[in-house]
Amino acid sequence: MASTPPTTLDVEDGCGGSPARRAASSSRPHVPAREVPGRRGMEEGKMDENEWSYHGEGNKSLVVAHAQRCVVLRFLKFPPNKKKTSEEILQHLQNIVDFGKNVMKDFLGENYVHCGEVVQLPLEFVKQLCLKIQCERPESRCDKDLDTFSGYAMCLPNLTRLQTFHFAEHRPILCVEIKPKCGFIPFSNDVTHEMKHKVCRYCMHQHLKVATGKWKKISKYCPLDLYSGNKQRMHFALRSLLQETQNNLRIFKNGELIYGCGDARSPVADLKELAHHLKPFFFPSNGLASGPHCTKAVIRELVHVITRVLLSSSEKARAGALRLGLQGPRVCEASPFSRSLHNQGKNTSEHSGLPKGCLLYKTLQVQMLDQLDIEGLYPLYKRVEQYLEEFPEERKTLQIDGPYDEVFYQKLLDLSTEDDGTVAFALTKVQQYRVAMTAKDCSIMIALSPCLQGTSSDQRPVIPSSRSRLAFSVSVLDLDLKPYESIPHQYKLDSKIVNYYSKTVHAKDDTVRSTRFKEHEDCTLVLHKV
Ligand SMILES: O=P(O)(O)O[C@@H]1[C@@H](OP(=O)(O)O)[C@H](OP(=O)(O)O)[C@H](O)[C@H](OP(=O)(O)O)[C@H]1OP(=O)(O)O
Ligand SMILES: Nc1ncnc2c1ncn2[C@@H]1O[C@H](COP(=O)(O)OP(=O)(O)OP(=O)(O)O)[C@@H](O)[C@H]1O
Repeated sequence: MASTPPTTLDVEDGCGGSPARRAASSSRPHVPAREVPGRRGMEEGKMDENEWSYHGEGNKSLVVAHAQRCVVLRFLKFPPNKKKTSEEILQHLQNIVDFGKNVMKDFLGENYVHCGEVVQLPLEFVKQLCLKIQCERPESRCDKDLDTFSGYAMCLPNLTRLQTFHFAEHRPILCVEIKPKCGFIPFSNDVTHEMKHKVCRYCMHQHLKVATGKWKKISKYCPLDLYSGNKQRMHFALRSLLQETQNNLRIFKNGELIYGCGDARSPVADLKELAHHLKPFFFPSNGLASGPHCTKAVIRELVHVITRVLLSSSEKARAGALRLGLQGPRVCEASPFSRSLHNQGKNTSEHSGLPKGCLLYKTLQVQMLDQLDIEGLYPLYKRVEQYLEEFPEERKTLQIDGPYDEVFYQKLLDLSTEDDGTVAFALTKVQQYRVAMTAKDCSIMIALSPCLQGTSSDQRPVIPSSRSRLAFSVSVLDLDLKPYESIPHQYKLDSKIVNYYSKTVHAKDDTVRSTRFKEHEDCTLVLHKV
């Protein structure tokens, strides 16, 4: 086992006091508010599935939230025919926690990363919970089953609520979840497809996703706009996410999903409904005003506030362990925003750059650990594979499946790209690539709550809005290190995405220009000075 054993059912929590006392004084898990450190008493027979509700899920895990307390349980999911042993699941979860603590906290900053801890739950509780939530699961996610066999899960703070008290706050809380994806265009000399130096992966992938039926419409969102640090471009990116959320944007109010996709293809609400939800946060007159003008004003305010939060730096944020200069183009040729500027003869390379302490900057730095691109990385992966075929017992020494400890972290800091032909060099690049891929697939949670008039903000940072000051918190989630085994899949997918884009889309560029977006209609709005 890499580190601390999981919390068992009758243990002390992180707030001191003996287990016996805790058990006597409370029948519920006692969870510290900001982080979920140490141990909690998830006591045998005291876990009630009725206190937990379905919260959301991705491809690999499912999350349930506690009704009163600001905590969630995150369970792993597996295809029905790919069950793992309890020991494997425990190890996997412990690896996730270790990776967060030893790697991502250092790269992204202590304040942004919540590692949680592994907990052991009564099997009966997990089975009942699984039955209870099954009907709420989106059909598109039911190809995988919740792990009800091991009894292990992760306990994390509920990031859709501000983390200040043990119990849910009574103030309204708005939370915006963004999955920004890869924010740079590959700069590696190993890239063979010229298109990859011009158009970002997200924009190219959109076409394949629509062609395969994953999404109905191509999004105007381009990650390079969001990561640009340029307010206009960021506003455009956020507006595009609001128009076509796909799995890149979700909005929660008081912990409940109010906007974005619960299911792959059924959006929860429209913009008008969203504006109605947002009025108490952003609009003057106690949210009583209405009409199209009001909807626009409220959405604009949301976009502006989120941009400001994304550009804010935590006071405690250190510069970060990585110092990777942004190389390659700053603008994606497929972004409707840059196309629009280009068509108007304006400079498309304009960017303001991100402040170094902000989470977007730090996430981008970690993403850029992918220095070689999958095309340059794949031969190095093959080198490691060949070595492992010859010396399979070395897999452990090479830390392919963990432990993700300080030694693992230190090796990631070697940014040299000079290949000396060794397995050591190949391994370092492979591990860096896995970390970069993790950062390309993580999500950012922004929680906002109005400050009560005349009160301090509980030491939380505050952002002004038209209606009141908003206390906010920013966190990252889904920092599970991508598996070594996924590299061949990445290699094939990359080529499929580029080939599809090049052959189908770029060849018909003129048609695409007119169908993908009506540039002048759709972009003029955001070109006003802000
Ligand atoms: O490859 P991508 O870019 O499509 O990313 C996958 C995501 O698809 P997206 O494009 O964001 O809709 C995909 O998201 P969805 O399941 O489509 O919501 C997963 O996040 C997947 O990660 P993992 O295999 O579950 O660890 C992601 O796979 P990784 O490439 O991050 O391994
Ligand atoms: N700590 C948390 N607090 C609140 N909500 C959370 C938390 N962790 C996850 N969620 C919610 O659950 C959803 C699924 O979680 P997560 O992204 O970790 O799943 P995943 O299966 O690992 O994702 P992927 O599809 O990227 O592999 C998230 O999109 C988010 O809405």
